[in-house]
Amino acid sequence: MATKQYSLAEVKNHKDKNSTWLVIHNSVYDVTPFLLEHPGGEDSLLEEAGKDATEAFEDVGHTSDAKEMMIKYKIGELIEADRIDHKNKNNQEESTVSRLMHSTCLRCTVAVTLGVAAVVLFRLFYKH
Ligand code: HEM
Repeated sequence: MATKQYSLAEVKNHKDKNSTWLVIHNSVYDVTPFLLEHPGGEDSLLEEAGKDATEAFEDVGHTSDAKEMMIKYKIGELIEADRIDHKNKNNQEESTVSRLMHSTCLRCTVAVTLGVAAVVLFRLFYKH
């Protein structure tokens, strides 16, 4: 059977206690029956209800037990147009960091060169 596909707009219609859906890694979960059982409390789920909860879910550092448990609540996947490539998002963050590192390195080189030049000039003037 084909996996059911939902848009993010549809997921947004399920953000209260009566019907609580959330998106984790582009899969849609109906956690309504899990609200009272969730070890992290129902509030943390309700806070993310109707939204992409991938970052919140990963930030908590859920165990593999939790990841197995999720399967039970999966009802489908996001439609292609609404999917977020979280891996690429991280790559982009990494490349921003490496760009920053690169410019920091450049600044270091300029500072060191200026320092050496200052010492050389000082010595030249000091001799005269
Ligand atoms: C279907 C989705 C989810 C499942 C099946 C699930 C399951 C679990 C489980 C089994 C635990 C106990 C610790 C562990 O085994 O990792 C836990 C803890 C927790 N969860 Fe979730 N969770 C889900 C989604 C979320 C979301 C979206 C949030 C949003 C912030 C969240 C926040 C937390 C918090 C704050 C804890 C407590 C961590 C602690 O006290 O150390 N969970 N969850």
